[in-house]
Amino acid sequence: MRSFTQTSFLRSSAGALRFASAKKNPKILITGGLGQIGTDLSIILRKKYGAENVIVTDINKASDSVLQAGPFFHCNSLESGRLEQLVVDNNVDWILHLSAIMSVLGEKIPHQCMDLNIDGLRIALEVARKHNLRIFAPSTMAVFGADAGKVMTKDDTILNPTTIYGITKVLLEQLGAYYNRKWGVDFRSIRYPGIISAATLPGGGTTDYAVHMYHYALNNQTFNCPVHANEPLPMMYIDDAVNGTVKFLEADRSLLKRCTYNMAGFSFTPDELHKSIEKHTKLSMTYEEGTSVAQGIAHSWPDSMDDTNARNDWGWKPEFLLDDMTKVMFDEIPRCHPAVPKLQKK
Ligand SMILES: NC(=O)c1ccc[n+]([C@@H]2O[C@H](COP(=O)([O-])OP(=O)(O)OC[C@H]3O[C@@H](n4cnc5c(N)ncnc54)[C@H](O)[C@@H]3O)[C@@H](O)[C@H]2O)c1
Ligand SMILES: C[C@@H](O)[C@H](N)C(=O)O
Repeated sequence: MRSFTQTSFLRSSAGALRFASAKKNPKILITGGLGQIGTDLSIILRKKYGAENVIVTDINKASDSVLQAGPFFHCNSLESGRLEQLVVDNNVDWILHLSAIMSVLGEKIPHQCMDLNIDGLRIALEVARKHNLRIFAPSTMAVFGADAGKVMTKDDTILNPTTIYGITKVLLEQLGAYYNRKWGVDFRSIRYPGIISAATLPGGGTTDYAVHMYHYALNNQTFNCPVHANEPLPMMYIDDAVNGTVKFLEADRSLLKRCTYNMAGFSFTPDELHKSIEKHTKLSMTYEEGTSVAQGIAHSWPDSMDDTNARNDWGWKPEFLLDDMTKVMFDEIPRCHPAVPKLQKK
């Protein structure tokens, strides 16, 4: 286990060196920690740093198993006083600010999306600035619009998203970089592709269809896909996402040449995922007619992303490809959700 022993310094815009942390293990607070990424990220962080050092917070109520796994506090990301109190009371070093409303849900409730994704971020950044914390807040491939370049979209390109979600995430990247330049805040962000995991159901995104396809296959139900059969999107299995995120969080700041990095796994279309699933079991599928909200969004996003900078600067390297992920998802979904039937082989 790698320990958090380095004494690191942050340079503010005024040139002063500020002491960041010299503790053995960082004390970490996660907002939106009951969501898809927080659920798996908190498990791996607790294994590395100790359960008591990872504080999960969310606006939702925690289940008994979450309460048994380690510290949990109710926290609405829009209540600045609450977040700051938790940071002070628990001597927090890093905030992982995960609470957000994603693409499809954002188009349904754009004002709530702006409130949470913009005001929640601003509050978290201010707490990080005031208390000299490292702050990680994820971005997404949704920052790209159709003019960003479809294939192997680079870190530095045109950012003209069409969704309110993407617009709030461009702001996140820019505001975080501003806090870093102006006040030396150790802001870090990753542009994730669609994340696929078994432990939770995804919440309101364009890429959710992929997780649902596995559940429908196991439940022997017909899936009506909102995204066209041949629409490719960048995706990543959760183990790669959380392992890469931890590597990025632990990277010495001097290695990072930017605040925000593309992080890519592999790309597939619904039809390719269908074929991967059908190597194991039957899945009956139909496709929504016309252009659904999810299809419109998917078509505006890249087909693939270039993550050369993440690979070169802090050693990012994914391990899972499509068929590896399919195999693991079929084991993991029934394990995490006992009500879902185990795989019925063809
Ligand atoms: N999952 C993906 O495919 C993906 C891809 C790219 C980027 N991201 C980003 O990663 C982060 C985490 O994503 P996720 O998939 O875990 O999201 P999620 O929707 O699964 O979870 C979000 C969590 O935030 C909580 N929440 C909602 N409103 C809140 C509030 N006011 N205060 C506190 N908590 C609140 C929800 O209860 C939920 O547990 C988000 O910033 C998202 O934009 C996710
Ligand atoms: C890509 C991502 O940010 C999210 N899964 C969405 O589809 O909205």
